[in-house]
Amino acid sequence: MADWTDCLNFGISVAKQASEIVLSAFQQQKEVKLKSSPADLVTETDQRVEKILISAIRNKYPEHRFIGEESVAAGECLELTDSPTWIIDPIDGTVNFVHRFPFVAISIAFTVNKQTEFGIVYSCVEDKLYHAQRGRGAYLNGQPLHASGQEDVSKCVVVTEIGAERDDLALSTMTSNIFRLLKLPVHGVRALGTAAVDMCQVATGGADAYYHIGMHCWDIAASAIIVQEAGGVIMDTDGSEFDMMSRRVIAASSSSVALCIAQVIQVFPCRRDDEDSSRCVCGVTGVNRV
Ligand SMILES: O=P(O)(O)O[C@H]1[C@H](O)[C@@H](O)[C@@H](O)[C@@H](O)[C@@H]1O
Ligand SMILES: [Mg+2]
Ligand SMILES: [Mg+2]
Repeated sequence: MADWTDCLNFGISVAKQASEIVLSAFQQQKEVKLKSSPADLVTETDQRVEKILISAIRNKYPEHRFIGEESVAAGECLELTDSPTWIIDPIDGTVNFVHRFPFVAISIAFTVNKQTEFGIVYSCVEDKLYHAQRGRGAYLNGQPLHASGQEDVSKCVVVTEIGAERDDLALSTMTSNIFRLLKLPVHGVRALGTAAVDMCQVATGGADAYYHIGMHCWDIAASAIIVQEAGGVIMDTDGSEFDMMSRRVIAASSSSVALCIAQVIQVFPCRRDDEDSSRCVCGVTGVNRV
Protein backbone atom coordinates (compact mmCIF):
# COMPACT_ATOMS: atom_id res chain seq x y z
CA MET A 1 0.00 0.00 0.00
CA ALA A 2 1.37 3.44 -0.95
CA ASP A 3 2.64 5.62 1.88
CA TRP A 4 1.76 9.33 1.51
CA THR A 5 3.64 10.54 4.59
CA ASP A 6 6.11 12.58 2.52
CA CYS A 7 3.19 14.38 0.85
CA LEU A 8 1.63 15.03 4.27
CA ASN A 9 4.83 16.48 5.65
CA PHE A 10 5.23 18.68 2.58
CA GLY A 11 1.62 19.81 2.91
CA ILE A 12 2.21 20.80 6.53
CA SER A 13 5.34 22.74 5.60
CA VAL A 14 3.64 24.73 2.83
CA ALA A 15 0.62 25.40 5.06
CA LYS A 16 2.90 26.89 7.72
CA GLN A 17 4.71 29.03 5.11
CA ALA A 18 1.39 30.24 3.66
CA SER A 19 0.16 31.08 7.16
CA GLU A 20 2.83 33.80 7.35
CA ILE A 21 1.17 35.54 4.39
CA VAL A 22 -2.28 35.26 5.99
CA LEU A 23 -1.04 36.64 9.30
CA SER A 24 0.87 39.53 7.72
CA ALA A 25 -2.31 40.57 5.86
CA PHE A 26 -4.65 39.94 8.78
CA GLN A 27 -4.35 43.41 10.31
CA GLN A 28 -4.13 45.25 6.97
CA GLN A 29 -6.95 46.95 5.07
CA LYS A 30 -8.34 44.57 2.47
CA GLU A 31 -9.93 44.96 -0.93
CA VAL A 32 -12.98 42.68 -0.87
CA LYS A 33 -14.74 41.12 -3.86
CA LEU A 34 -18.08 39.31 -3.81
CA LYS A 35 -18.73 35.84 -5.19
CA SER A 36 -22.08 34.05 -4.84
CA SER A 37 -23.73 36.46 -2.40
CA PRO A 38 -23.09 39.69 -0.42
CA ALA A 39 -21.69 37.46 2.35
CA ASP A 40 -19.46 35.27 0.11
CA LEU A 41 -16.23 37.26 0.14
CA VAL A 42 -12.81 36.86 -1.44
CA THR A 43 -9.64 38.96 -1.07
CA GLU A 44 -6.38 39.19 -2.94
CA THR A 45 -4.79 37.21 -0.09
CA ASP A 46 -7.15 34.24 -0.64
CA GLN A 47 -6.15 34.17 -4.30
CA ARG A 48 -2.43 34.73 -3.67
CA VAL A 49 -2.22 32.04 -0.96
CA GLU A 50 -3.95 29.49 -3.20
CA LYS A 51 -1.61 30.27 -6.11
CA ILE A 52 1.45 29.90 -3.86
CA LEU A 53 0.22 26.62 -2.36
CA ILE A 54 -0.62 25.09 -5.76
CA SER A 55 2.62 26.31 -7.34
CA ALA A 56 4.77 24.87 -4.54
CA ILE A 57 2.97 21.51 -4.54
CA ARG A 58 2.89 21.27 -8.36
CA ASN A 59 6.62 21.97 -8.49
CA LYS A 60 7.28 18.99 -6.21
CA TYR A 61 4.51 16.71 -7.53
CA PRO A 62 3.91 17.75 -11.17
CA GLU A 63 1.60 14.79 -11.88
CA HIS A 64 -0.81 15.63 -9.06
CA ARG A 65 -4.16 17.38 -9.61
CA PHE A 66 -5.78 20.23 -7.69
CA ILE A 67 -9.23 21.44 -6.60
CA GLY A 68 -8.84 24.95 -5.21
CA GLU A 69 -11.67 27.16 -4.01
CA GLU A 70 -10.46 30.28 -5.80
CA SER A 71 -9.36 28.44 -8.96
CA VAL A 72 -12.91 27.05 -9.23
CA ALA A 73 -14.33 30.53 -8.55
CA ALA A 74 -12.17 31.80 -11.44
CA GLY A 75 -13.78 29.25 -13.76
CA GLU A 76 -11.74 26.05 -13.46
CA CYS A 77 -13.95 22.96 -13.67
CA LEU A 78 -14.21 20.88 -10.50
CA GLU A 79 -13.65 17.17 -11.13
CA LEU A 80 -12.43 14.64 -8.55
CA THR A 81 -10.62 11.80 -10.32
CA ASP A 82 -8.62 8.77 -9.10
CA SER A 83 -5.41 10.81 -9.52
CA PRO A 84 -3.62 12.10 -6.41
CA THR A 85 -5.55 15.33 -5.74
CA TRP A 86 -5.01 18.25 -3.36
CA ILE A 87 -8.27 19.91 -2.25
CA ILE A 88 -7.43 23.40 -1.01
CA ASP A 89 -9.23 26.20 0.81
CA PRO A 90 -6.56 28.90 1.08
CA ILE A 91 -8.46 30.89 3.69
CA ASP A 92 -11.43 29.20 5.34
CA GLY A 93 -13.25 31.99 7.17
CA THR A 94 -12.69 34.85 4.75
CA VAL A 95 -15.45 36.91 6.39
CA ASN A 96 -13.52 36.49 9.67
CA PHE A 97 -10.28 37.44 7.88
CA VAL A 98 -11.86 40.62 6.48
CA HIS A 99 -13.25 41.58 9.91
CA ARG A 100 -10.14 40.50 11.83
CA PHE A 101 -12.23 37.93 13.79
CA PRO A 102 -9.41 35.59 14.86
CA PHE A 103 -10.56 32.27 13.36
CA VAL A 104 -9.10 31.75 9.90
CA ALA A 105 -7.67 28.49 8.59
CA ILE A 106 -5.77 27.00 5.69
CA SER A 107 -7.42 23.69 4.80
CA ILE A 108 -5.65 21.07 2.66
CA ALA A 109 -6.97 17.56 1.95
CA PHE A 110 -5.28 14.91 -0.20
CA THR A 111 -7.17 12.13 -2.01
CA VAL A 112 -6.10 9.11 -4.07
CA ASN A 113 -8.69 7.01 -5.91
CA LYS A 114 -11.22 9.47 -4.46
CA GLN A 115 -10.31 8.37 -0.89
CA THR A 116 -8.91 10.94 1.52
CA GLU A 117 -5.39 9.94 2.63
CA PHE A 118 -4.74 12.93 4.88
CA GLY A 119 -6.11 16.29 6.00
CA ILE A 120 -4.46 19.43 7.34
CA VAL A 121 -6.30 22.37 8.99
CA TYR A 122 -4.07 25.18 10.20
CA SER A 123 -5.89 27.76 12.34
CA CYS A 124 -3.40 30.56 11.69
CA VAL A 125 -4.16 33.15 14.38
CA GLU A 126 -4.50 30.45 17.05
CA ASP A 127 -1.36 28.66 15.73
CA LYS A 128 -3.26 25.36 15.96
CA LEU A 129 -2.27 22.74 13.42
CA TYR A 130 -4.79 19.92 13.13
CA HIS A 131 -3.86 16.95 10.96
CA ALA A 132 -4.76 13.31 10.36
CA GLN A 133 -3.51 10.53 8.09
CA ARG A 134 -5.80 7.61 7.19
CA GLY A 135 -5.39 4.83 9.77
CA ARG A 136 -2.81 6.75 11.81
CA GLY A 137 -4.84 8.99 14.15
CA ALA A 138 -5.60 12.70 14.45
CA TYR A 139 -3.40 15.32 16.08
CA LEU A 140 -3.42 18.92 17.28
CA ASN A 141 0.10 20.41 17.34
CA GLY A 142 1.40 16.86 17.58
CA GLN A 143 -0.84 15.77 20.47
CA PRO A 144 -3.40 12.97 19.86
CA LEU A 145 -7.04 13.99 19.47
CA HIS A 146 -10.07 12.03 20.67
CA ALA A 147 -13.73 12.85 20.02
CA SER A 148 -15.96 13.00 23.12
CA GLY A 149 -17.85 9.76 22.43
CA GLN A 150 -21.02 11.45 23.71
CA GLU A 151 -24.13 9.39 22.82
CA ASP A 152 -26.87 11.57 24.33
CA VAL A 153 -27.76 14.48 22.06
CA SER A 154 -29.29 16.41 24.98
CA LYS A 155 -25.79 16.57 26.47
CA CYS A 156 -24.17 17.94 23.28
CA VAL A 157 -22.60 21.19 22.17
CA VAL A 158 -23.40 21.43 18.45
CA VAL A 159 -21.46 23.57 15.97
CA THR A 160 -22.91 24.83 12.72
CA GLU A 161 -22.71 27.77 10.31
CA ILE A 162 -25.09 30.17 8.69
CA GLY A 163 -23.11 30.20 5.47
CA ALA A 164 -23.13 32.71 2.64
CA GLU A 165 -26.67 32.03 1.47
CA ARG A 166 -29.09 34.96 2.01
CA ASP A 167 -32.22 33.67 0.23
CA ASP A 168 -35.35 33.15 2.35
CA LEU A 169 -35.48 29.35 1.98
CA ALA A 170 -31.86 28.79 3.04
CA LEU A 171 -32.06 31.26 5.93
CA SER A 172 -35.40 29.96 7.24
CA THR A 173 -34.15 26.36 6.98
CA MET A 174 -30.88 27.10 8.78
CA THR A 175 -32.43 29.19 11.55
CA SER A 176 -35.29 26.74 12.13
CA ASN A 177 -32.72 23.92 12.39
CA ILE A 178 -31.00 25.82 15.19
CA PHE A 179 -34.39 26.40 16.87
CA ARG A 180 -35.28 22.68 16.67
CA LEU A 181 -31.93 21.59 18.11
CA LEU A 182 -32.17 24.08 20.98
CA LYS A 183 -35.66 22.76 21.76
CA LEU A 184 -34.45 19.12 22.03
CA PRO A 185 -32.68 20.53 24.06
CA VAL A 186 -28.97 20.46 23.38
CA HIS A 187 -26.52 22.16 25.75
CA GLY A 188 -25.57 24.80 23.17
CA VAL A 189 -25.06 25.82 19.55
CA ARG A 190 -21.83 27.47 18.40
CA ALA A 191 -20.38 28.90 15.17
CA LEU A 192 -16.77 30.05 14.66
CA GLY A 193 -17.21 31.24 11.06
CA THR A 194 -14.92 28.63 9.54
CA ALA A 195 -16.30 25.22 8.65
CA ALA A 196 -12.88 23.59 8.89
CA VAL A 197 -12.13 24.80 12.42
CA ASP A 198 -15.76 24.25 13.46
CA MET A 199 -15.49 20.60 12.49
CA CYS A 200 -12.11 20.14 14.17
CA GLN A 201 -13.76 20.96 17.51
CA VAL A 202 -15.59 17.63 17.22
CA ALA A 203 -12.19 15.92 16.88
CA THR A 204 -10.94 17.66 20.03
CA GLY A 205 -14.02 16.64 22.04
CA GLY A 206 -14.71 20.33 22.75
CA ALA A 207 -17.86 20.01 20.67
CA ASP A 208 -19.92 16.87 20.13
CA ALA A 209 -21.38 17.50 16.68
CA TYR A 210 -21.16 19.74 13.62
CA TYR A 211 -23.61 19.95 10.74
CA HIS A 212 -23.77 22.19 7.68
CA ILE A 213 -25.72 22.53 4.45
CA GLY A 214 -24.27 24.58 1.59
CA MET A 215 -20.54 24.42 2.32
CA HIS A 216 -18.14 23.13 -0.36
CA CYS A 217 -15.76 20.16 -0.55
CA TRP A 218 -12.73 22.37 0.16
CA ASP A 219 -14.33 23.62 3.41
CA ILE A 220 -14.60 20.17 5.01
CA ALA A 221 -12.55 17.55 3.12
CA ALA A 222 -9.58 17.91 5.50
CA SER A 223 -11.53 18.19 8.75
CA ALA A 224 -13.68 15.17 7.84
CA ILE A 225 -10.72 12.78 8.06
CA ILE A 226 -9.49 14.56 11.20
CA VAL A 227 -12.85 13.82 12.88
CA GLN A 228 -12.86 10.21 11.67
CA GLU A 229 -9.29 9.54 12.82
CA ALA A 230 -10.18 11.06 16.22
CA GLY A 231 -12.90 8.41 16.59
CA GLY A 232 -15.84 10.54 15.45
CA VAL A 233 -18.35 9.71 12.72
CA ILE A 234 -19.15 11.51 9.46
CA MET A 235 -22.31 11.13 7.43
CA ASP A 236 -24.64 12.91 5.05
CA THR A 237 -27.50 14.91 6.57
CA ASP A 238 -29.95 12.15 5.56
CA GLY A 239 -27.93 9.56 7.48
CA SER A 240 -26.37 8.06 4.36
CA GLU A 241 -22.66 7.73 3.64
CA PHE A 242 -20.66 11.00 3.63
CA ASP A 243 -20.12 12.42 0.13
CA MET A 244 -17.79 15.44 0.15
CA MET A 245 -19.34 16.76 -3.07
CA SER A 246 -22.93 16.76 -1.77
CA ARG A 247 -22.60 20.05 0.18
CA ARG A 248 -24.19 18.43 3.23
CA VAL A 249 -22.45 16.95 6.27
CA ILE A 250 -22.89 15.80 9.87
CA ALA A 251 -19.84 15.10 12.02
CA ALA A 252 -20.43 13.76 15.52
CA SER A 253 -19.05 12.06 18.62
CA SER A 254 -21.13 8.95 17.91
CA SER A 255 -23.53 7.45 15.38
CA SER A 256 -26.46 7.88 17.77
CA VAL A 257 -25.88 11.63 18.05
CA ALA A 258 -25.33 11.96 14.29
CA LEU A 259 -28.53 10.04 13.44
CA CYS A 260 -30.54 12.06 15.96
CA ILE A 261 -29.36 15.30 14.34
CA ALA A 262 -30.15 13.82 10.90
CA GLN A 263 -33.74 13.26 12.06
CA VAL A 264 -34.13 16.80 13.41
CA ILE A 265 -32.57 19.02 10.74
CA GLN A 266 -34.03 19.89 7.36
CA VAL A 267 -32.09 20.75 4.20
CA PHE A 268 -32.46 23.18 1.31
CA PRO A 269 -31.49 22.27 -2.25
CA CYS A 270 -27.83 22.80 -3.23
CA ARG A 271 -26.21 21.93 -6.55
CA ARG A 272 -23.43 19.37 -6.01
CA ASP A 273 -19.87 20.69 -6.18
CA ASP A 274 -19.07 18.32 -9.05
CA GLU A 275 -21.95 19.38 -11.28
CA ASP A 276 -19.65 20.80 -13.97
CA SER A 277 -22.06 23.39 -15.35
CA SER A 278 -22.57 24.95 -11.92
CA ARG A 279 -18.84 25.07 -11.14
CA CYS A 280 -17.36 26.24 -14.41
CA VAL A 281 -19.08 29.58 -14.89
CA CYS A 282 -19.06 31.30 -11.49
CA GLY A 283 -16.54 34.07 -10.94
CA VAL A 284 -15.98 37.20 -8.86
CA THR A 285 -17.97 40.44 -9.23
CA GLY A 286 -17.93 43.92 -7.74
CA VAL A 287 -15.27 45.47 -5.55
CA ASN A 288 -15.52 47.31 -2.21
CA ARG A 289 -13.16 48.16 0.64
CA VAL A 290 -13.51 47.05 4.23
O1 LIG B 1 -14.39 31.47 4.06
P1 LIG B 1 -14.70 30.48 3.00
O2 LIG B 1 -13.52 29.70 2.50
O3 LIG B 1 -15.47 31.08 1.88
O4 LIG B 1 -15.64 29.33 3.63
C1 LIG B 1 -16.79 29.65 4.41
C2 LIG B 1 -18.02 29.72 3.52
O5 LIG B 1 -17.83 30.73 2.55
C3 LIG B 1 -19.24 30.06 4.36
O6 LIG B 1 -20.38 29.99 3.53
C4 LIG B 1 -19.44 29.12 5.51
O7 LIG B 1 -19.77 27.87 4.98
C5 LIG B 1 -18.18 28.98 6.33
O8 LIG B 1 -18.39 28.00 7.31
C6 LIG B 1 -17.01 28.59 5.45
O9 LIG B 1 -15.85 28.45 6.25
MG1 LIG C 1 -14.09 27.76 3.14
MG1 LIG D 1 -11.93 30.04 1.45
